[in-house]
Amino acid sequence: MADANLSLASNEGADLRSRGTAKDKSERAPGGYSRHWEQEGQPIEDDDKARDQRKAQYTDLVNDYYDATTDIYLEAWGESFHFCRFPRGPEPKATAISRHEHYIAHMMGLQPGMRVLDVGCGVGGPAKEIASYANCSIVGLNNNAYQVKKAQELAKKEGMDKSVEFVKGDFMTIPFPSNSFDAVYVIEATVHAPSLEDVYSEIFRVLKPGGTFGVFEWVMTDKFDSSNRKHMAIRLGIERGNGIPTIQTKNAAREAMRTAGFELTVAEDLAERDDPVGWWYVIAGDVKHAQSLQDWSVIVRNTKLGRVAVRLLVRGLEFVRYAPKGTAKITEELIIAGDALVLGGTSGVFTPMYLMVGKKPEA
Ligand SMILES: CC(C)=CCC[C@@H](C)[C@H]1CC[C@H]2C3=C(CC[C@]12C)[C@@]1(C)CC[C@H](O)C[C@@H]1CC3
Repeated sequence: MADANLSLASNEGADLRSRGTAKDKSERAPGGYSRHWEQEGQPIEDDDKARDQRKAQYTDLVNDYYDATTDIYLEAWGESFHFCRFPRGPEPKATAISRHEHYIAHMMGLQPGMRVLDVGCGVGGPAKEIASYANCSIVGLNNNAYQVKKAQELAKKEGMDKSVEFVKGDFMTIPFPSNSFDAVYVIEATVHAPSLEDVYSEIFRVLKPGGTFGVFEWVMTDKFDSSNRKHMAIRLGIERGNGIPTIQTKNAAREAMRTAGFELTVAEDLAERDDPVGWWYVIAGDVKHAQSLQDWSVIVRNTKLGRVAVRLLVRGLEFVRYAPKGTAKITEELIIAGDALVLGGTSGVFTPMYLMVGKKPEA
């Protein structure tokens, strides 16, 4: 977690000492996350039994992951925990991230005054941006208590707490009545669910008839071949590094939308557009595209040399007890995430931006 202090820019200003206490984070130790993937220090076999076990334990898996990584994400990535396209070539990541948020709002036809639900809202970056862009009011739902608290604090500090609010709850049993939202969106969050059919069905339930659902889903593409060991290793690396029980294929995600009852109006992998810079370039440590100081600070630490420096620094800070126990371990998990995501992107077997828009029928 101490890689935070490598930051050249003072973007989110998170300091190790000011980070959430164990109490905020349900008394979980950061290193605890790896227990979902290892037994006696050895990786658990990648089979159906292990996947079923992770699905059954999705609440702990996801909470262990975000308790340990939220401050790192905030400091290194900003308040919007997702990827984006770079359709204009190199440009500041922050600009491209906002455009990605505007795009889903545009594709869903969000209108002023609508009541919108953001499922898996992180610390609220996208909700604040979309509420300002589309002039609607947004409720963010998240099952991680620490992220909800952060989201509430940040929205208040930025004077946005009139148009956005954040609620703790499980997206598998959404704590709102049926037919209560004009629109619902998900940005890279339902991949944490044990079943896409079930989470999309819950979203269908809370949408008003005629309402719209939009999602940027993490999926394995048509290039993914489950008999290819390299592809399987990429999928497992992405799952492990990102707190995911199991990643579905693009076809399964589309089918899940239909099974839930949606009329699918858009289904497109935005990573297939001919963009000059790939969505993964930042975590690939590709410094030649860096545009802003904030870009530099995250890209540099993802270079080969940057990773060595991060590892050494984190271990040192944990050794002198400046960083909490387990910080070095979660840093290794994030390195797994970065490597696997870059391989997923460059090989084309994975996308974090499968855009689907569906309508709940009027009748
Ligand atoms: C987990 C899901 C569903 C969404 C989060 C997407 C991204 C915001 C993260 C995925 C991998 C993360 C990594 C980092 C920041 C946040 C992500 C891009 C780091 C750049 C943070 C700093 C570390 O030193 C390296 C990390 C690599 C992975």
